[in-house]
Formats: sequence, structure tokens, C-alpha cells
Amino acid sequence: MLAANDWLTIALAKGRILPPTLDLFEAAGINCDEVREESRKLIFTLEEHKLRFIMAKPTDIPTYVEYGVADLGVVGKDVLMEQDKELYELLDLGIGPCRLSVARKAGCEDFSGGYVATKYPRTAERHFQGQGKQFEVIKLHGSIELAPLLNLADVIVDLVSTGKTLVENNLVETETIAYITSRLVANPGSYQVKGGRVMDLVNRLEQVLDVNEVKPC
Ligand SMILES: Nc1ncnc2c1ncn2[C@@H]1O[C@H](COP(=O)(O)OP(=O)(O)OP(=O)(O)O)[C@@H](O)[C@H]1O
Ligand SMILES: O=P(O)(O)OC[C@H]1O[C@H](OP(=O)(O)OP(=O)(O)O)[C@H](O)[C@@H]1O
Repeated sequence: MLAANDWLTIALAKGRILPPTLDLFEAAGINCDEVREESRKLIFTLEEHKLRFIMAKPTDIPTYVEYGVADLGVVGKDVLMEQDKELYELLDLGIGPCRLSVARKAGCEDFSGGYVATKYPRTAERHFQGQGKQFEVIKLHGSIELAPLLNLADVIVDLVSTGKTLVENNLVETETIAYITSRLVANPGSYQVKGGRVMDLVNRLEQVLDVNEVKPC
């Protein structure tokens, strides 16, 4: 008989990375139909696989995993870099490819210092401190591209994928800080105690990723 700790709880990010995450789990043999249905349910129990999915905001995923209420989580590298928690990063899932970049208004001078608007204050600080620039970070929660247009900030640090948002707002990308994809992360304690189950899932996902040949972004 399976022991209680043969159950795994996985925190999944609601939003744009949820559909490709479910695609991946399905390809690994885990039927996610119930999770895909339009619903306000936040916890899904998959008895057959002894899995529990919890649906959380992307930026909260590391917290659920850190405290061990989720054994595993799927979250963007952008969030992991910003929060820098003690989690094990087990797999690059290749989902949600984009880059974290610096951008400014087209035609403006290069950034030598000033105001930086971003959802990622710690990452931005590390970046500009490393360049020895004098700056002040303004934390925003979305539509970051507004900041330079309204002269709230000289530059932004934000995610770029197609580049459409920058182009449509007359902004230009000047530096790439990091290439981003979503990662499978583990609570270190869960990794020790539930190693067999965790590695079984990792192996299944790895096989799917091998078939799909995740390309570096
Ligand atoms: N334009 C994009 N293209 C591809 N991946 C992206 C893009 N924007 C964000 N991502 C990735 O998807 C993750 C989740 O983004 P999503 O837009 O769903 O949530 P969010 O805006 O960060 O959070 P919230 O919904 O709480 O505001 C990000 O952490 C990042 O890794
Ligand atoms: O290069 P693109 O393909 O245009 O994508 C980049 C945009 O996507 C994200 O915003 P999101 O859609 O999550 O909205 P938000 O501004 O509310 O965070 C990101 O913050 C950029 O604004």
C-alpha cells in the first residue's frame, strides 16, 4: 500500500502558463481535463495519480513551495530570480519563453541613471548596481510600459516576448538581463522525503521534453 507521503501536491500558476503546463502533464500521462474546465475551484485531487494540484497566482508559487504546503511548483524563472528562495530547481520546462529586458522611449539617450519602473525591483537593483549606476526603483504591478510614456521613469525592466507591446508604445529594448522559461521547483524537504515520487514525475516530464526538444530561447 502507498504511504501517505506518496501523495504529491503541485502548485500551478493560474494565467498564461497554465494551458501549456497542463499540456505537458497530459503528455506525461496525467489527465488534466478537470483542471482545464472553466471553474473557480482552487484545489484538484487526482486520486488515480495521487496528485493534488493547487491553483495559485504566479508570484505566490515560491511561497507555497517554500513552506511545504506544495511539494512542487511550476513557475517562471523571472519570479524565481526576483524572490531568490531556497528551492530546488529540478527541470526547465521550456514553457512561457520570454526575456527580462531593459527598455526606454525610442530616441531617448541611453540610461546612465535615474528612475526605473518594474515588477522586479530586486532583479533591477542587482542589474543596475552591477553597472555602478545611480537609480531609484519604482515598483509597479502591471502595464509597466506606461511608466516611460508618462515620464514616471527613464527606463523599465520588464518581460518581452514578441516585442509587440514595446513597438506599439514606441519603446525600444536596450539590454537583455535574462532569458526566461518556466521551471519545476521542489521544496527541499519534500525532495528528501518523497524522492521516489518526485523523481518518477521528473522522469516522465523529461521524456516528454526530450520528445518535444525544448529549444533554448
Ligand atoms: N508576454 C509573455 N510571453 C511569454 N511568457 C510570459 C509573458 N509574460 C509573462 N510570461 C511568463 O509567464 C509567467 C506568468 O505570467 P502571467 O502574465 O500569467 O502572470 P502575471 O502577470 O505575472 O501575474 P498576475 O496575473 O498575478 O498579474 C511569468 O512569470 C513569465 O514567466
Ligand atoms: O512582448 P510581448 O509579446 O508584447 O509581451 C510582453 C508583455 O507581456 C507581459 O504583460 P502582460 O500581458 O502579462 O500584462 P501586464 O502588463 O499586466 O503584466 C509583459 O509584462 C509585457 O507587457
